[in-house]
Amino acid sequence: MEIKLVLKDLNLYYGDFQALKNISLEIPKNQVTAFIGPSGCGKSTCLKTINRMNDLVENCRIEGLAAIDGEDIYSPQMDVTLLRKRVGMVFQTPNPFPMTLYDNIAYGPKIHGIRSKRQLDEIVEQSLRSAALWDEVKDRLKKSALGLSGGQQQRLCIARALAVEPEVILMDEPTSALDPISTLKIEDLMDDLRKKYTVIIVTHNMQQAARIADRTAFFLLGEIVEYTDTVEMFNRPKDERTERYITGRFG
Ligand SMILES: Nc1ncnc2c1ncn2[C@@H]1O[C@H](COP(=O)(O)OP(=O)(O)OP(=O)(O)O)[C@@H](O)[C@H]1O
Repeated sequence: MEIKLVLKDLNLYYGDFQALKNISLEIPKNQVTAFIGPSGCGKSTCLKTINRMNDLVENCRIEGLAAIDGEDIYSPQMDVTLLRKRVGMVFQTPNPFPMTLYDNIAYGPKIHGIRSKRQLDEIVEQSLRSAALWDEVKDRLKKSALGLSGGQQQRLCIARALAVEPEVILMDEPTSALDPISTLKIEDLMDDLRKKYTVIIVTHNMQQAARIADRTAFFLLGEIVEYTDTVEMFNRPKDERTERYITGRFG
């Protein structure tokens, strides 16, 4: 099993408040890893350390190591634009750009220097196919993305993330704003995505973690209580706090 991402003794502070405490995680390549835990326990914060989204937050301070393929993510030599190309992100609320479907997807590749119409056409089709959206939208590529349903918009955002050929995809509660059918479509996608990408998903939905994740990390108050194979975690949790949480007896 090849390790894609390593977090080691990671501490993160927002001003005086410590949001992550001594996080150590090794995340395997080509697997889906879920972060679960109660609200406010640091899941999103931890996710964002991986593509340095916290750089934008004033007063945010990080200690410890975060590495991708052995490269220190916080090293001064790290090119953050390139890092964000390698580590894509999909957010809780679908956020397509107010432009056509085609332009939403071609935007990233264009920024990274691809100009050929034929090549862009190919990327758009391929990305939409990978996000299981092509058949639904192939006749309306030149229409505004804002006319899509919420579930379609979220798959468009996934296609947009895939278009720049990332290695890792971070998903922060990607289905929480969607209806059950759209949610299932995105869950179905996971199986395909893990073949090419390393996926980390934050979810409040434990059934979702159980359905789609190879490994699961349980966060509580900024710490990782347990991190193991998903089947193992849901069947034989080692820590009493994990058991209380997954059986809904928390608090
Ligand atoms: N920009 C910020 N400035 C200050 N505190 C923050 C900031 N972002 C998050 N926090 C705090 O850090 C803690 C962890 O938040 P985080 O969003 O990582 O939790 P979470 O587990 O993802 O929660 P949820 O499941 O509700 O999204 C919370 O106490 C939150 O209030």
